[in-house]
Order: sequence, then C-alpha cells, then structure tokens
Amino acid sequence: MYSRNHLRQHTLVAEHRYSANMRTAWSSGAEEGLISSRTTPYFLYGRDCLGCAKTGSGKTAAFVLPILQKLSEDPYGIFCLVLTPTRELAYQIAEQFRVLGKPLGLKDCIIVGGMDMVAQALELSRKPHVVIATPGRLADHLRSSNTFSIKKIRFLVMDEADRLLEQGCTDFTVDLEAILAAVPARRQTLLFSATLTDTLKELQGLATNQPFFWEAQAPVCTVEQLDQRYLLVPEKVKDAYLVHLIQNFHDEHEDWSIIIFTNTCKTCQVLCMMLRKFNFPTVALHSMMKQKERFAALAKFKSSIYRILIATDVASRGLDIPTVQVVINHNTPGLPKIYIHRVGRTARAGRQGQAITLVTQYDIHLVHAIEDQIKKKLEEFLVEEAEVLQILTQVNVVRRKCEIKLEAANFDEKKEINKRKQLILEGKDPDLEAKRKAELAKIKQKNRRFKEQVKHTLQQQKAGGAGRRGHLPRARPEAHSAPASTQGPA
Ligand SMILES: Nc1ncnc2c1ncn2[C@@H]1O[C@H](COP(=O)(O)OP(=O)(O)OP(=O)(O)O)[C@@H](O)[C@H]1O
Repeated sequence: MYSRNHLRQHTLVAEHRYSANMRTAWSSGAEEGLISSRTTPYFLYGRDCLGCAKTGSGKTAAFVLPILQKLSEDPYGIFCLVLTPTRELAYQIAEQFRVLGKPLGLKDCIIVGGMDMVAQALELSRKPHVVIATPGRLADHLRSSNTFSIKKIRFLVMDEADRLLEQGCTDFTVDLEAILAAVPARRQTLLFSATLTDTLKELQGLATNQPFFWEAQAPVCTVEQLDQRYLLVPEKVKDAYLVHLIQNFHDEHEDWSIIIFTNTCKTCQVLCMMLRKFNFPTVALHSMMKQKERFAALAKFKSSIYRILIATDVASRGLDIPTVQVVINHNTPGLPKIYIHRVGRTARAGRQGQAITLVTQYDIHLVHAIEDQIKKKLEEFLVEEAEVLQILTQVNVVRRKCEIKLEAANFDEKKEINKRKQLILEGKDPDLEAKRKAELAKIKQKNRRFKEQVKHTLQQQKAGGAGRRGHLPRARPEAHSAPASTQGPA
C-alpha cells in the first residue's frame, strides 16, 4: 500500500513529467505557457480557478492532477464532482482519472444518460472518490434517490463550462440548478473551456472563492499547427466536393483519419450511408443513435477500424483522438465558438492538422464572423473542378437513394419515438416534458423580445443625444475588465 507522502510525491512527479512532455511537444515554444502550470498553484492554494486555453492544450490534466494531489492528502468519497456536457466526454475524462489515479486506488463513477440508472445508483451508493457526470442524469439521481450525497464534495469541476451554461439545443439550466443546490457552498470550483470569455459573468457567479482567471494570451484563438481552409462550393453540389476531398486524402495518405461535422442527425446519417456506398470506411455519431452504438462507433474510429467519423456537434467538444489529421465542416458553423471546438479535434498537443470548411453562397457572412473571432483569415482550398464534375451525377444519385432508404426507415418518426422512450426510461412524462419545453420556449422568446425592445430604446436615446450634440455617437471599445483577481498565492 502507498503511504500518503508517497502518493503525493507520485502525483507531483506525474504532473512534472506530463508538463515536460507537453513543452517538448510544443517545441515552437507556446508563448502562452501550459495551462496546468498557470492554474495549479492557485488551485492547490485553495482558490477557485477559471481556465481558458486553446483546444488540445491539456486542460483535462490541469484539473485531474491537482485533484489527485488533494485526494491523496485526504481521501474520501464523494470527494469531487466533474460535470461535462456530453456522455462521450465523461468517459474520456474518467479514463484520465483512472490512468493517473491508479496508484491511489482511485474509485470513480460515470453518471450519464442512456445507461442503466439502477446500476449507476448502486455505484453512487458505494461512495466513489470522483463522480464524472452529465447534468441531466445526475440531476435525475438527485431527485429520485437518497442513497448518496454530494453535500460534502470538496471540488466541483465544470469542463466545457460555457457549454454547460449555454441555453442551446440541450438546455442544462434546470438540472444545473438542482445540482448546485445539492453541493456545499464551501467548495473549490474549477471552470475550464477553450471558449470561456462570452460566459465569464455567469461563470463568475459560480466561482466566488477568490477566483483566479487565466486566459492563454495569443494573437490567434486556434492553434498554430492547424492549417485552416475554406472551400467555396455551390449548395447543390456540396457532396460531390466532399467525396472528392475524401478520395484525395485516401489516395495521398497512407494513414489517415478524418472527422466530418454536419448540422443535423439526418444529414449525418445520410452522408454516412452515402460514403459507405463509395467504400469509405465511415461510422456515424449523433444523438439519435442508442448510447451503446455511440460508444461502439467512437471506439471503432479511435482504433482506426473506421477512418472517417461523421458526427453532429455532439462530438465537437473535448474529444481527444490523436490520430485525427483532418476536420471537414460539411456545413459552416453558425457560431464561431462551434467552429473553434470542431476544428480543435485535430492539431492537438502540438501535432499538425488541417481543417476544411465547405462554404456555400449563403455562408460567407458566417466565415467573416469566424475570422473575426479567431483573428485569422482562412485560406482558400483549391480543388480540380473538372474532377468534381466527373463524379457529380453519381454522387447526387447515390445520395438521393440513401435519402429514400432513410425515409423508408422512418428516421424522423423514430427520432420522436426514441425521445419519448428515453423520457419514459428517465421516469418523465413525455407530454408534460413537451408542455414544459413549449413554456420555456415562450419565456425565452418573451425575454428576447424584451431585450430587443430595451436595445432599441437605448439606441434611440443615444441617437437623440448625439443628434443634440451635433455628431454621431462614437463606438466605444469595450474595456477588457479583468474578471477576477490575478493575484498569486500569498
Ligand atoms: N503535459 C503533457 N504532456 C504530453 N501530453 C499531454 C500533456 N497534457 C496533456 N496532454 C495530452 O494532450 C492531449 C489534449 O489534452 P486535453 O484533451 O486535456 O485538451 P483540452 O485542452 O481539454 O482540449 P479541448 O479544449 O479540446 O477539450 C491529450 O491527449 C493529453 O493526454
């Protein structure tokens, strides 16, 4: 058995080795430094930390290692709760805890939707040291079970914290409220993401214990090793370009792995079927698949049985698959931060990578928004148009056939049925949930309208004021207010 001192030493040595490796990986000298080396001293000192660093820069280790350090000093269960927006990411984080925490005899428990609730409840009652969870399922357990408690946790980690707070298609607000009501006020909170800045104000409300905020300072928000391109394509012939791109990678590279992002589950499924018809080893990952299928798809892609993963944004955050050399955006992301996370699935930990975004005539403004945010111009990716023309008809015919096949399989209907089934499995009434959702949407719409009205009135007032002074109002650059103290440990 390890003594506590031995364990403490082990985690410190692991951290040192890990950081040394990462620095070597970035021989170009990551001017922004390694996030773990910035936040860890404050964290060990007892302060809340908000860390914002580029994708693939080792944010997971920045919370796993110091937590293991603290756990070795005073081990008990449940010691730490990690929240994350997707199920796949929860498993990935748990894996890191397992690998690094093995000498400590670390017990972890993964609580995510789509898996057996009873088995999870049993695991929770065994007081694991670390619980890694998606908010929905953990909140369900809190509501339905009294066999475990998170009242005594010392650490709350929110990975991809901005996504957890966002009111996107999956809204975590209600579940987060339930979870935050169940954790102690006296705790240390750690919030990490590659895109924290937009939600900083909300996040600060969660981290009130002398929060230390660290943001990697770099002229460009994406990593240097990432070659970022756009390819202008007419909407109707997009898929022929996609097939052409993949064929080229296939011909030119021995060992290749690509992730393709799509905007809907249906497109994801149709394209997967289509690429398979062209004999590309493709596997799909989207929220309409059963959880076991999702895990199986990811495992097969990770082990290179399949070379192409075609996914919705369920795979856009956090997934760490070192073999991915190329990311293709089949649609231009509507939000720059989605772009940042998607393309961040390649060029990780100092490796090279390429991202190609298919841009149609309707998406030019989205590319400009992306370029503004990442502070870099995308370069054009050139293709042999004549070669694309040659496969155009064939690709369109195959795609249409796949669509018909999918429609015959009632994909849309299944989507509804699956949703209802899932809700029933979670002990919820699907009709009540639908009503709740509709009400929530109404409230959101009302809030939006109210905000717009306020904005409009303010603009009118401003314009009036400026008119009186006889000149146009000048746009004032927003002061970058330091969100929290950056003072070091005393
Ligand atoms: N010090 C280190 N030395 C070598 N490799 C490291 C080091 N720290 C992290 N890594 C590796 O770097 C990769 C990326 O790390 P991680 O997944 O934590 O990135 P991230 O910053 O969380 O990215 P994202 O924003 O996409 O979630 C992982 O494979 C991880 O094992």
